[in-house]
Amino acid sequence: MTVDRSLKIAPSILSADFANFGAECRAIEAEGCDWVHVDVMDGHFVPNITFGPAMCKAIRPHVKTVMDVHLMIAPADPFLEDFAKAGADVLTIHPEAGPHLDRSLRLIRSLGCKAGVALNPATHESAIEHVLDTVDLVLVMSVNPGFGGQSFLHSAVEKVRRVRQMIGDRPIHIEVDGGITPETAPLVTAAGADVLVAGSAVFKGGSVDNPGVYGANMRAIRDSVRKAEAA
Ligand SMILES: O=C(CO)[C@@H](O)[C@H](O)COP(=O)(O)O
Ligand SMILES: [Co+2]
Repeated sequence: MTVDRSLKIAPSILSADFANFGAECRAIEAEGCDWVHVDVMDGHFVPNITFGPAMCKAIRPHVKTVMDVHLMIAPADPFLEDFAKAGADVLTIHPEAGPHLDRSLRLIRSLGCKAGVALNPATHESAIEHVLDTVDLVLVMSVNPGFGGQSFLHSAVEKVRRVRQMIGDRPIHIEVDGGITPETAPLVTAAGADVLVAGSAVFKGGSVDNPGVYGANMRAIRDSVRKAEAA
């Protein structure tokens, strides 16, 4: 099995207009995003509350591409089936959600979804070494989870490099999430990331009435990565 390691941009709808999610998803797709990233927060695992499976189900008809659901909830197991039924393509959990990471990842796959595992800035990659044959995606957090619009933590760059080395030939995506901009994107793609989550950097300055800004913001990220690769 192989994995498509080409650059993919996954706008986080945490930075979209909460009163207009369907139209926002259609707009970012029309403007060329690759995946749509959905941040689920429970006010317990992280200090913020967003939305649950019902919202994912509501936006599913508006998302033609991959619906990438980032579960910042603990426990996660009791809700995995609901998110799968809501139409998630990728379900990413944090090891701290417990109690048994490998069991949760197998459950995600058995529900027909790709299984992702996320590393908080303070979580060492050794926490996921034992599940590398059971994951389809490793998400390296480059901010402490909970909010959009935070500054990129540069320690993520070396962590991406180490994760890239650790996964070897396995068909696993490396996603980076938090503080991605045209300035930080080339740092993590050079280290081995292929999926870039970007919330504020994609949605800033635009709206469903002015969606061209979303396209321009995504192009700025892609161009910056391309330019760095060519240098
Ligand atoms: O998971 C999270 C935050 O916990 C992210 O997906 C953010 O929503 C990314 O937002 P920006 O840092 O790109 O604004
Ligand atoms: Co996220």
